[in-house]
Amino acid sequence: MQDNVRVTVVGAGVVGCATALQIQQKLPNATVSIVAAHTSPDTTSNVAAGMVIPPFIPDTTLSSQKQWFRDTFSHFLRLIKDHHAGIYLTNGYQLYNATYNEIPFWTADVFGLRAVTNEELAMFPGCSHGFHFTTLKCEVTTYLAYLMHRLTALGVNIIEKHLCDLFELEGQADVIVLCAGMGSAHLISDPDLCPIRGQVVKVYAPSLHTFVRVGDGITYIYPGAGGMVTLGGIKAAGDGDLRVRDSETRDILARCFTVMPFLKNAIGDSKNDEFALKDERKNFLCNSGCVKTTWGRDHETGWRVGVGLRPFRKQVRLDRLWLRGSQGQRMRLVTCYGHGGGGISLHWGSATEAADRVLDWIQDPEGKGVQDAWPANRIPAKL
Ligand SMILES: Cc1cc2nc3c(=O)[nH]c(=O)nc-3n(C[C@H](O)[C@H](O)[C@H](O)COP(=O)(O)OP(=O)(O)OC[C@H]3O[C@@H](n4cnc5c(N)ncnc54)[C@H](O)[C@@H]3O)c2cc1C
Ligand SMILES: O=C([O-])CC(=O)C(=O)O
Repeated sequence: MQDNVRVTVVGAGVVGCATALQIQQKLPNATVSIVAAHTSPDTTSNVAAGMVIPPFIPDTTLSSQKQWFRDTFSHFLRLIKDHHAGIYLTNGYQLYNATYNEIPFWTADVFGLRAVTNEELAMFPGCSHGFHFTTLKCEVTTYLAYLMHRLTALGVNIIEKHLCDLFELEGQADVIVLCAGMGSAHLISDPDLCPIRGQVVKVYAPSLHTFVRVGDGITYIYPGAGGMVTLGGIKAAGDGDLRVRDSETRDILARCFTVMPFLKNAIGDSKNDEFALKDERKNFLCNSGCVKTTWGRDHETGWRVGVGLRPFRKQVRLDRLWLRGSQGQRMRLVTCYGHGGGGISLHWGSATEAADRVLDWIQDPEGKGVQDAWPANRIPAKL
């Protein structure tokens, strides 16, 4: 196949935008487009806290996770000098309140990691040990605007369209790259993709500059741009409900105030939440099952509350596949989805690999030995 191929990326969250950008950079003669049901600020990526601290993904090789994390970290480091990219250095505490002896894989790459002192621990009731370090924070809505600006500057066409079936793209693309996060469940047969529901509360606390994360992110306090702080978290596996739950807001606040009692005094007037005023969103879940984020307001405090579904797979699906149709037709496919709670921290590295899978299709268009995949709910009975 020539390098002037037509490549369509499905999805405009961080994974889709980064993948499209890297494909266009590696293949300047290709015609790259993005088709997405929703673009920023309505993707799951927009609700993410945006901390560059990845969870461990059980069946994805550790070497891949380390590589994707390092690539993403280096990519973000290059962007901190660019005020329009929404990337900042941030420092704070990873704390534990139970016996925990494992050292997370990402500790090798963040800056200035050291054990916390007893004086520091005294600030955080219930925590017994942990680390202090510097990592990066991504303001995802700003970062997605930056990526989309770069994409359009390179000539990538971004089309807002909800697909019910990937075969709607038949004849329009030589290679399709599926980066639809949790929406992939409606497009490709995949029993292993499962939502992990998350809910976060946004408060205005401009005097707070240090982040705190407890355990595997069960409770977190992440200061961001404009004095806004993200409080979390909720990690409910198998729960696909996008409605805001007041009970969970109360639970998040109670846990954050327990870990960091002085947070209560740091929170300012929510009227200063300029982002909220600009970014208010109604509860939304398309009839066709296409996943969007939800923004609401807490009834008691007026604070902004966001809900999103992490697209979890034990193994990120990064594959080169034939997508088979019911009439015997087939399309060349690359998949890159299933990053769970680590999509911001890993996206750039996994997008590099997804772009390489597209190059594999160009070098080997016949794809003998490449495995088959099927549209959602359409696996032939004989398989
Ligand atoms: C509360 C919360 C906090 C989080 N915090 C962090 C964090 O601090 N750090 C971190 O690394 N990760 C975090 N995550 C995880 C992160 O948000 C995800 O891993 C990441 O956003 C996944 O990105 P994505 O591009 O794969 O999917 P998405 O952002 O969901 O994008 C999917 C795209 O596909 C499109 N699409 C879907 N279905 C269709 C269809 N049928 N037709 C056309 N287009 C379609 C969508 O419209 C969208 O454009 C958090 C997640 C949540 C919910
Ligand atoms: O765990 C964290 O620190 C934040 C996060 O990624 C999430 O809520 O998914």
